[in-house]
Amino acid sequence: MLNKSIMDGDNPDLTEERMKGAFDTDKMAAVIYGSEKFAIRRREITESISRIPQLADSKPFSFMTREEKISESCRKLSVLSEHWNQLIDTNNEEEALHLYREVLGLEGHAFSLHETMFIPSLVAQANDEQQEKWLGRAKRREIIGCYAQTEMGHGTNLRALETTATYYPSTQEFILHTPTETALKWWPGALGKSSNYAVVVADLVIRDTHYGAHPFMVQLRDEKTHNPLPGITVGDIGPKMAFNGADNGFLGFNQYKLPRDHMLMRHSRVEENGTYTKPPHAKIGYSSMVKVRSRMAMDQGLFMVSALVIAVRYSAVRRQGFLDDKSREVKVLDYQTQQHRLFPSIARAYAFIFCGFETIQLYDQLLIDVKNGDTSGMSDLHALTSGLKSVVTHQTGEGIEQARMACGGHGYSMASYISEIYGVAIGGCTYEGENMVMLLQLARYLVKSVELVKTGKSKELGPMMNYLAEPDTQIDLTSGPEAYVKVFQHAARRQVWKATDKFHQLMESGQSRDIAWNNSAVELTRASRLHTRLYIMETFIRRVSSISDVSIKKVLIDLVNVHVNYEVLDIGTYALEHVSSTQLDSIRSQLYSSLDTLRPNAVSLIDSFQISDMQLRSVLGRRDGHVYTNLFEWAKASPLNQTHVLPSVNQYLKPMMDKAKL
Ligand SMILES: CCCCCCCC/C=C\CCCC(=O)SCCNC(=O)CCNC(=O)[C@H](O)C(C)(C)COP(=O)(O)OP(=O)(O)OC[C@H]1O[C@@H](n2cnc3c(N)ncnc32)[C@H](O)[C@@H]1OP(=O)(O)O
Ligand SMILES: Cc1cc2nc3c(=O)[nH]c(=O)nc-3n(C[C@H](O)[C@H](O)[C@H](O)COP(=O)(O)OP(=O)(O)OC[C@H]3O[C@@H](n4cnc5c(N)ncnc54)[C@H](O)[C@@H]3O)c2cc1C
Repeated sequence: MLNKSIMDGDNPDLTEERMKGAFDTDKMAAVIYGSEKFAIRRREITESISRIPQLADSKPFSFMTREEKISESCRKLSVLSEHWNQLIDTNNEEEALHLYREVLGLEGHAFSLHETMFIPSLVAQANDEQQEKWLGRAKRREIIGCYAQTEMGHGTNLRALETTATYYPSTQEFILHTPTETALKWWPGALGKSSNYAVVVADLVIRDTHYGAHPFMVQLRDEKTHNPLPGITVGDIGPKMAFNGADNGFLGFNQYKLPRDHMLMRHSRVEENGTYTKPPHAKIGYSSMVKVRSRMAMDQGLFMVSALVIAVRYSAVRRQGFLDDKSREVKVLDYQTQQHRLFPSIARAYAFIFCGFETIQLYDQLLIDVKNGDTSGMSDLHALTSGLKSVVTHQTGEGIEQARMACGGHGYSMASYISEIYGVAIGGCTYEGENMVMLLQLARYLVKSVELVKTGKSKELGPMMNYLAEPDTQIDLTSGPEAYVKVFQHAARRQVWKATDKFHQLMESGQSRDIAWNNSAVELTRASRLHTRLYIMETFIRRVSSISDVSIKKVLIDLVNVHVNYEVLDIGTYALEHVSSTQLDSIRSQLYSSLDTLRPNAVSLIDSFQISDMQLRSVLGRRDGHVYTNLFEWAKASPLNQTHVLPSVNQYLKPMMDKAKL
């Protein structure tokens, strides 16, 4: 029995699962979270939070109105402000994110964008003097900031942003202005009611020349009264599909004056006389988005895990139907269909998190390089994270929805909380650049790579691109996971070349570059997806190969086997060009047997993420597995059940029924 945290009073069905686990979940947590030190810190932070009763939810989130959710998160933030230094190392971003997830959950709050985009924008875009002025204040939370870029009329296409920041040398000021209704900033998280500052992205204009999107530090509200400053129109955009604890907002400027030194000037400058110095890389101002995209594999992996913790635990306590033994219904987790629904997503979640570690490190390195004047890695990381954010958000959405269905009717209830997780996670398909558009950004890079190969410049290929220059070879599927990587390489290579050839042929036939691109776009997005999935698979295998602990490695190899078999079958139409249908049949058999192999470790694999009940907010996913009693308690707590007869019954239904009786 390796799982140390088995509790006496837990549901025996879950205890049985935990007894079956063949590895230590604390050790696995250390692998998942990158180090034993951080895995321990996570547990310590969770433990410390549990000792502060004011940080507990005052009632289930699902029964709160939007206003109550916003008020509840502000209440907790004020409690947290008394405890930051005891709870976390405030310079450690991962500790801060864990704290936020635990206490505030995933529905958003006043600081949603402060940590994720406002501070990173100041770090990457403000010069030293500006950082001196604002960064400390932001880190101490003396001010609350957000990132205001998207407009009602334009989000994805940044070059068409309409908000202007016009510089006047005579006053040494910018005038920020919203020229039309569609130019209203629309969507920024925590803008509507919480933030008093924003990094605003506007089109820089000097003497009638438009220099495009640039970031500006803008005070929106009076620091004493919190009222909007004159010239600023700001408010909440209303309820959303999910994420309703956040006040996503609108923002308009009416000839709003801003001192010259409020343009963030680390990379581009406007001198007092209006002379403009361009940045060392045209897209350096987009770095805050690359930062968030580089985190998305990790964050989406964790969203998917939350849904899987709920679905896998519930599937181990839910008994329905019979297999061999007709005296007792089976755990639904024993059904092959249930395993097929859930286990490939467990594998993907692990894979996303391992990828996430890599891309976060790549971004941190890029930040250092750029500060030292080296922007050469920007295109590679932009391409990689554009594809990755698109694939992981889409697959996470699919995985969470499968997890919901795997919980049957109770999955549809807010008691499961899966629908909220789904709603928040799939926001990622849209934010940080709509998925199709970002796949097409990666496709630009892929097409350029093929062009390098075609022109004999393979040596100039970026990281991860060498396979595009390699010839197809025979694949021996018995040679382990690397053979599946080869299948993916073949499929991705063929699709990237096919899409590029189509694009080139259309141009040769007389179509303009843009029209030829548009007419090749579906094929190009397919190429980007295959390339990204190849990267995810390679990272997963690489990470697992590097593990030394035998029991951990063994179960992760089982997980890799589920992954590679499932992924190759999932791209069956492409794979068929490289493997025979007989080989696909054999992969199918291997997938079923790998599901079987994984089955005893399923609960331990999701327990290893050590997501607390507080964070999970799910009756179905409770760690102790006492689902039914608590489901009943939860329903009794519904506001509708606080009275036997609702006022609407007396007001409408009774008179209607009484009238019908006459
Ligand atoms: C507890 C944690 C839980 C997490 C919860 C999260 C909470 C937060 C929730 C939500 C946050 C959401 C925040 C936002 O959404 S902020 C707004 C985001 N907006 C976007 O992402 C807009 C997307 N659009 C763009 O990025 C650009 O418009 C574009 C699509 C990239 C196109 O840009 P542009 O038109 O300027 O450029 P081109 O297409 O013409 O390309 C020209 C060349 O530039 C290269 N390029 C583009 N971008 C970059 C970059 N960032 N870095 C490096 N290079 C770049 C591009 O590849 C082209 O190169 P080429 O060589 O092909 O010419
Ligand atoms: C939950 C959430 C939080 C957000 N938070 C913030 C925030 O904090 N700050 C902020 O500034 N913004 C924020 N946003 C806005 C977000 O960044 C934008 O919605 C996003 O960039 C997509 O832009 P869009 O809405 O203009 O979509 P559009 O670009 O209008 O997309 C609509 C459709 O057009 C297609 N399309 C568009 N362009 C092309 C193209 N070139 N080729 C092919 N197809 C195309 C898309 O694929 C899509 O199908 C948030 C959004 C959400 C949902």
